[in-house]
Amino acid sequence: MAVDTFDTYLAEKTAYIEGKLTPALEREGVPAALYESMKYSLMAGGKRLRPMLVLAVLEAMGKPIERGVPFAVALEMIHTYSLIHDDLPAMDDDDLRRGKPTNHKVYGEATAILAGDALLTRAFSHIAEAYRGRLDVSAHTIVNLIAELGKRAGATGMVGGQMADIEGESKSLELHELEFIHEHKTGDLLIAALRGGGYLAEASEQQMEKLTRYGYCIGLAFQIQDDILNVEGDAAELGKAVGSDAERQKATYPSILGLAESKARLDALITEAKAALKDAGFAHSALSPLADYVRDRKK
Ligand SMILES: CC(C)=CCC/C(C)=C/COP(=O)(O)OP(=O)(O)O
Ligand SMILES: C=C(C)CCOP(=O)(O)OP(=O)(O)O
Repeated sequence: MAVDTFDTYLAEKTAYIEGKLTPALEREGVPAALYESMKYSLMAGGKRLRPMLVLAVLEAMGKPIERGVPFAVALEMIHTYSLIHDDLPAMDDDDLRRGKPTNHKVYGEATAILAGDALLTRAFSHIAEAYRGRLDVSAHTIVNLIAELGKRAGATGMVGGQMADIEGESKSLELHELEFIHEHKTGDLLIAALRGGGYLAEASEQQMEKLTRYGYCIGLAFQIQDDILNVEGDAAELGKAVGSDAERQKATYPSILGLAESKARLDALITEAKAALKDAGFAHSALSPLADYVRDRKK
């Protein structure tokens, strides 16, 4: 896919996904401040990469992307909850996210915690409600989606990675310890997106395995680029602070390997991700430029 075509692809898919987010929130019976706080962060922008991966897998397998929407929306809800909580004073204590004041800065800490809790819970009920009774998605697939998301977002996945990240602060970490953090804190939700797309598209075992490998590689790559951008990115473009990792003396790829070596590792991971795609027969899908996008992104 040519670069300008891919830019159009990204813009179209982002707009498509954004249109599906607010309608998936419950409104009736929800305290107004809680609803506003949930919507504020969900609609604050963001690359929408995780939903995009779900749709790209369906597309790669010639299935209607509409089938992936509830799962894609649920992923973005979980991702958004994780960012709200990550920004709290008890965690990274950040003031800016997606170019806007962080949730707790606007709504206060208690509401921000509850908005995160409610987005996480809604993600699961939305999957169950939106897919229930559909003829094109079996009950078996719905159970697989819920299990996948629970495993990758929870203690064995993103939450566990975040815990390891917090425990690793101000310590000098070995590379394998840093990789554990990145794999789980960031990689697992990307893997969930790809595997969820795979379940919905009825991918074979072999394709699931390759999608998982692709997700592992772009997940690590994504976080390496995040670490690099924290060193040499532009805060205005990123919509969040730069230099904060060094300030907190956080172990990162650049701090352990240096910038040049980190970039070489990033390139190697993108090459490996593309090899996995080729093996699965998805080399010509949008998943290929999406891997480049993970490496080349500036925000
Ligand atoms: C359960 C929770 C709270 C999970 C948080 C997961 C996550 C990927 C946070 C952002 O990481 P980061 O701090 O490296 O990135 P950023 O620079 O965007 O804050
Ligand atoms: C996993 C990390 C590094 C947190 C930020 O994720 P994104 O960079 O995908 O955030 P948005 O585009 O959704 O804001």
